[in-house]
Amino acid sequence: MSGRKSNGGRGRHVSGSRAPVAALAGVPVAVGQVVECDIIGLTHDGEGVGRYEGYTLFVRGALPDERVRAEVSSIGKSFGRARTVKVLKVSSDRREAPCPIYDSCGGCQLQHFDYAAQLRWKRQHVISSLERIGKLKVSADDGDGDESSRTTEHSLVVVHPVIGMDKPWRYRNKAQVPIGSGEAGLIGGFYEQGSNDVVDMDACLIQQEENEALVRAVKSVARELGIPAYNRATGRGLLRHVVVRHAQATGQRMVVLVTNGLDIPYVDEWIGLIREQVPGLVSVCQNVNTAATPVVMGDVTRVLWGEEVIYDEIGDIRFAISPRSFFQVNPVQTERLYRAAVDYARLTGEETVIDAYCGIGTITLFLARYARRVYGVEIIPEAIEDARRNALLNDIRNAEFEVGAAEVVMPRWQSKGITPDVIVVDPPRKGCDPALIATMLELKPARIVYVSCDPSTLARDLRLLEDGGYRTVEVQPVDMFPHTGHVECVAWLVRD
Ligand SMILES: C[S@@+](CC[C@H](N)C(=O)[O-])C[C@H]1O[C@@H](n2cnc3c(N)ncnc32)[C@H](O)[C@@H]1O
Repeated sequence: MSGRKSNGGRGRHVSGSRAPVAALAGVPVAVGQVVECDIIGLTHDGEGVGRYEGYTLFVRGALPDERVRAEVSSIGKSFGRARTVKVLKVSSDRREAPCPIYDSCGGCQLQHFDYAAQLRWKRQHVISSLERIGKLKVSADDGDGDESSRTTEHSLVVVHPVIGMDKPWRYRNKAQVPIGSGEAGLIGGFYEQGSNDVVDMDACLIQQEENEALVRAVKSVARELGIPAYNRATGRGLLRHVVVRHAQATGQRMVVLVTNGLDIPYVDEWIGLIREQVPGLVSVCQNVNTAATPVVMGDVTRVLWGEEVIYDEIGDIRFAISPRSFFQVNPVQTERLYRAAVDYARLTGEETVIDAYCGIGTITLFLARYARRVYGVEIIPEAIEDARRNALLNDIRNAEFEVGAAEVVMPRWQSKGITPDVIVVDPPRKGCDPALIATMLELKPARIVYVSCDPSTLARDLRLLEDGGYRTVEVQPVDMFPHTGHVECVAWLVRD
């Protein structure tokens, strides 16, 4: 053991007879070295933030306020990564992770963190992103839900407590399972941490049980028929992913076989055997993906048996969902998220509303009930087909949809004289395209509602909107993904 002593946040070296030689100049640790350090925070990926000799280490499995012994796994100039070997001082928020494969699977990051503490941490993460990246002044409200505190007239952004789940398990309605080969043949489960190796898995505590049964059936039939698993190194083999969806409100299930080529041997036997084992199955589809990229789905999709969509409901609206369309994965929290978005839109029935990044028209159709006219734009053609079908299905006649990039379609609408009172955006993690923000600023809607799955890009875009004449009034975080580091937000902006 080295002669260095524990010194507050400076940490302590504990492995070897001498301090290892740093592999990088100026970096006080080397890969494989075991050190002790205090954990002072948590990253958005759920790693503990530790300091060792002034150097930042992101420590997997460590929680704030803990002191841990950790083995360094990688180093860089400004930070390194380590994994907890032993917790020396245990946080009162530490819990036993109930999932038996939690340590090797990368799907969840926070199962060892008390759920109420997860919600507090997620809110703090939103606040610090807004302050640090968005340069916004934040007031964390006390969460009493008092309407009188909902004024648009003071300059602090109110960040409400995160809306959490009463039962934060078994919530996911969709599973995307990578397929590989093991000793016993075809396997499917998850990628091992930091690698492309597939680890077999039959149970996941955040997945709805209906999905698990379907994946098990597909895998066992594929094994029985000798279907070859895709090999990511050679690009050979057939079955790449199994994607399953369960519509919670209707019980309908869909399976999509993602294959490395169009021909599937014994396809009728395969479908017949799966159907025998899975009663609620209404759709078996194939998606062809021959690209050597990690992207799950390719461009060609066809129905092998049954329906081309399954139907689910959020609130009192029914949605048709096709294989490649985006549909929120946590049905309980989705309704809460959409209600917050509709609430912030403050509609009286007279407004024109644009819903950019509308997917299959979920938020659009929620808004349509309270607006004069709504326009939805989305880049995936099948999603817009679903959106149009969904408007008819729910007898909603004041909604129009267009396929295309929002940043291209919105200026076209602008030139046609469409002037929205409210714009709702719900972009992917990378946030809004700068051209879209510029168009929003030119269109000058009275209110903007920004639904976001990434607090960093949300904060960046809020700064652009604030600089363009908008003021962020409130942010409502919603826990769509319990036990992971993710948090969804709905932000409400008014024109100053
Ligand atoms: C986070 S999802 C939101 C979908 C929908 N609002 C919902 O809640 O189901 C983002 C959507 O944006 C779409 N998208 C991505 N880039 C886009 C772009 N440049 N223009 C329009 N839509 C885009 C994606 O296909 C996806 O459906």
